Amino acid sequence: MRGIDQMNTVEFHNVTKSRKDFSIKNLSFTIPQGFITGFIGPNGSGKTTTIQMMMNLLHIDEGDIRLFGTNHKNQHVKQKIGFVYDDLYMYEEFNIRKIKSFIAPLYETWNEELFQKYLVKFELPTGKKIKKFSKGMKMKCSLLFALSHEAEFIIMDEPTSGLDPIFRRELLDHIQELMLKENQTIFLSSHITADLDRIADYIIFIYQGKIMLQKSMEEIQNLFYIIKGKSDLIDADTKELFIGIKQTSLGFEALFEGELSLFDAFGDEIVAEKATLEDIMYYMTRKEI
Ligand SMILES: Nc1ncnc2c1ncn2[C@@H]1O[C@H](COP(=O)(O)OP(=O)(O)OP(=O)(O)O)[C@@H](O)[C@H]1O
Repeated sequence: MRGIDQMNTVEFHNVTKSRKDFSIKNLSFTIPQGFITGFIGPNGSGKTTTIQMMMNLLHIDEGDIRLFGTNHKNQHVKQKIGFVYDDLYMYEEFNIRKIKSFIAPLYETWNEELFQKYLVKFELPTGKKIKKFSKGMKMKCSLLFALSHEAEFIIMDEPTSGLDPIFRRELLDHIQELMLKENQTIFLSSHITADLDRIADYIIFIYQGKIMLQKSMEEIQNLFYIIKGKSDLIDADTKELFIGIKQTSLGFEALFEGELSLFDAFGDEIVAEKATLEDIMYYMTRKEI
């Protein structure tokens, strides 16, 4: 768990941004240093927009973004960030050797030893053109460069989407190992919540440009439950207890946040299971109950 003196790598304070048909109002959250923070939300919730604002690729209307304790527009902090993505369109005609020849000099912190280490670990060919790489290889290639300039903060936008389950797992293992060995801060956006159930320490959940939840995985695992029971248990009072309810052929299923002892009086009439991130996302964004 975080200590009192824990640093935040990123802080958003009341950030506001209007796009054509979409707006973010008073967005505030923190990314703690030295952990994996998962950023979840359905399609179009504002994940990429948030990352673009963080990277100063998109202008903010109001508010303040702090990176490593300074303003996010500070060019120097860019050196500490590794942005990992699978679209290496600028480099399609190049191979890894060529990319390195112009990326390495851009970074004061370039570490050739690390580059060689991860090149072997990720089993990437140095002479093959990037356009001949698979999606997973492109993702690994992007991660290779981020690690080689000793990025202290790695941002990954949907790193596992479109990867087969084996490759996905392998990539997640690499990410987890990095966090443990190199004490890196990792921010990983995904709508594949099962990946984050496995590796995230903290979760930030965004929906329609608003933060719905920011908690440690430990808190989430101790606080959120799926409650199942017969439909006749649901009345105006019990309905109030739940975040979202679904009727099934067997009865009801609902998301509950809080102390399970509240249901002691129901005995065997209800069943409680720990909720997954997918359950939480599903019930928190459900329109009707
Ligand atoms: N360049 C743009 N100009 C105007 N609106 C945009 C632009 N890019 C995205 N949007 C809008 O901003 C909203 C949020 O999109 P964003 O890409 O941030 O969501 P996301 O959570 O990353 O979604 P996904 O999981 O589908 O990638 C969407 O309604 C989208 O239509």
